[in-house]
Amino acid sequence: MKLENKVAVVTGAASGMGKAIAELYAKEGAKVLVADFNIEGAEQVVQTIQERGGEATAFKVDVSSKEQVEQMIDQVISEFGKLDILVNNAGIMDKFEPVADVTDESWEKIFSVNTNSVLYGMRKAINYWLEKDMPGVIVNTISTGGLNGAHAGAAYGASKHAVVGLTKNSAFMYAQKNIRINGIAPGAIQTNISNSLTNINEFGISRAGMAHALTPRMGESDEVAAAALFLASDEASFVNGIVMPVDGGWTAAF
Ligand SMILES: NC(=O)C1=CN([C@@H]2O[C@H](COP(=O)(O)OP(=O)(O)OC[C@H]3O[C@@H](n4cnc5c(N)ncnc54)[C@H](O)[C@@H]3O)[C@@H](O)[C@H]2O)C=CC1
Ligand SMILES: CC(=O)C(C)=O
Repeated sequence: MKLENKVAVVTGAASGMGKAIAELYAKEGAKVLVADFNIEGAEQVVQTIQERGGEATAFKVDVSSKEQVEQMIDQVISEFGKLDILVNNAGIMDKFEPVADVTDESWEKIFSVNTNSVLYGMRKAINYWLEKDMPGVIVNTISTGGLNGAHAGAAYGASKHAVVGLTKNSAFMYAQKNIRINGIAPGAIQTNISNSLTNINEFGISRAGMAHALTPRMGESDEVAAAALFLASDEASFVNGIVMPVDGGWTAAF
């Protein structure tokens, strides 16, 4: 039990990697707030966790709303008595638009869900840990697109690069406060994220597709959850400020 007596929040936990992370954390002993704007999906994850003997509660949140993210942190503390681990995982794809085709509306939407949400959650959780003088762990699901040029469109790549900066800056700033902050950079993972991909930018996908063609294989959500467990556990006590690729060797190529 690597997370015994720990309390975690996982955003975007109704599907894909967030679901796998929430289920694995609960299996390893954590009490988990399963947060997502798909509340029915979140409730199903909670039911699965409870059937396996774990403890979890569903919470409806739109992570692009500062107020709702702050309420989410308040909720986990009132529900389970404290917060130890925050996983900022919820995210959305763009439509592979290169910068010449990015609309203001799409840029703002991608940044509000993929980047601003991470600031809101980190700020609230870190202030709580500082006030209580207690340790804390943050794991941000970023992307190989946060480290490399064109794994999706300009807005998605920029939104994830920004989270790399937020992760590294904050890890160094709070390193002596017993707060660890790391990121995961999944490569191409089999999830539901591409279900909403319609009207894909043809030029954008023709360029990003060349990078995707080098992916050795699609990864599974469980393979990413294993990395999220390591980073959240005490086994990673001296691991702080990294962004760990979990991509089967994809980005070793470039
Ligand atoms: N699937 C992939 O190939 C990769 C995905 N990622 C990142 O991994 C993270 C998880 O994505 P997946 O598991 O692939 O996707 P998914 O689509 O299977 O799951 C994402 C979850 O986030 C939730 N969500 C989306 N917007 C939300 C919002 N505004 N508020 C609350 N919840 C919201 C969705 O309802 C969904 O349950 C994302 O940050 C994504 O950018 C990174 C690298 C590769
Ligand atoms: C969706 C995404 O981040 C990649 C790397 O495919």
